[in-house]
Amino acid sequence: MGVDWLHLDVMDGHFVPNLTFGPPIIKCLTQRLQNRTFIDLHCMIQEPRKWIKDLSNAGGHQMTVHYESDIGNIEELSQMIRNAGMRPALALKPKTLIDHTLIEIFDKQLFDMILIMTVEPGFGGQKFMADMLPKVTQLRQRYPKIDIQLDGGVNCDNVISCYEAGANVIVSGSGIVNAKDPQQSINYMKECGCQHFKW
Ligand SMILES: O=C(CO)[C@@H](O)[C@H](O)COP(=O)(O)O
Ligand SMILES: [Fe+2]
Repeated sequence: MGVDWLHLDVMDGHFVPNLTFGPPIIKCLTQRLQNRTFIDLHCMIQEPRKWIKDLSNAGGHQMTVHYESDIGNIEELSQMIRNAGMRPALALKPKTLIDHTLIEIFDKQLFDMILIMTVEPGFGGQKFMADMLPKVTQLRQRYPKIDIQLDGGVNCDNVISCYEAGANVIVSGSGIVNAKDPQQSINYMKECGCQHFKW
């Protein structure tokens, strides 16, 4: 279908009230894809450290951990993910504000991508929270080069606002699978990225 990244929501039933899949299922998928697609693991799990090795062995290229989970020493965590051969990324739930601690973390370039959640994590099919966009603009102004991903409720109607705010990576689940023509929606969202990401 021409997607650039495959965003996989790993949920543990503790960090979020939902349970999806873990390394064995991811491995089945990545073996079929034969390294042709970037595997982006959005880890909504309470203890991300426990899973780094297994997720890397399962074929993950990027591991996004939540700031609100049991991250421990964040420099060490980022390094552990890099040492396992994956890009480290940090996700923020909607209520998490960008404070001095987070700015210090991002200034140190510990993470290659910041994920700004535009829904409460746990379920697909929720409504996009447009009030998260100022966070994106704030980050983009300070960090022109980092990847900024938006996840939750992104669809063809709001995707331009995501790129204009400064996101350069978007995740869309129901926006694609519920569309009349999923392929056309993918094409449109990709084209909008080329035209409207202005930073
Ligand atoms: O991580 C999450 C939700 O927790 C997201 O990745 C959603 O699952 C994306 O689905 P839509 O909101 O686009 O339907
Ligand atoms: Fe996600």
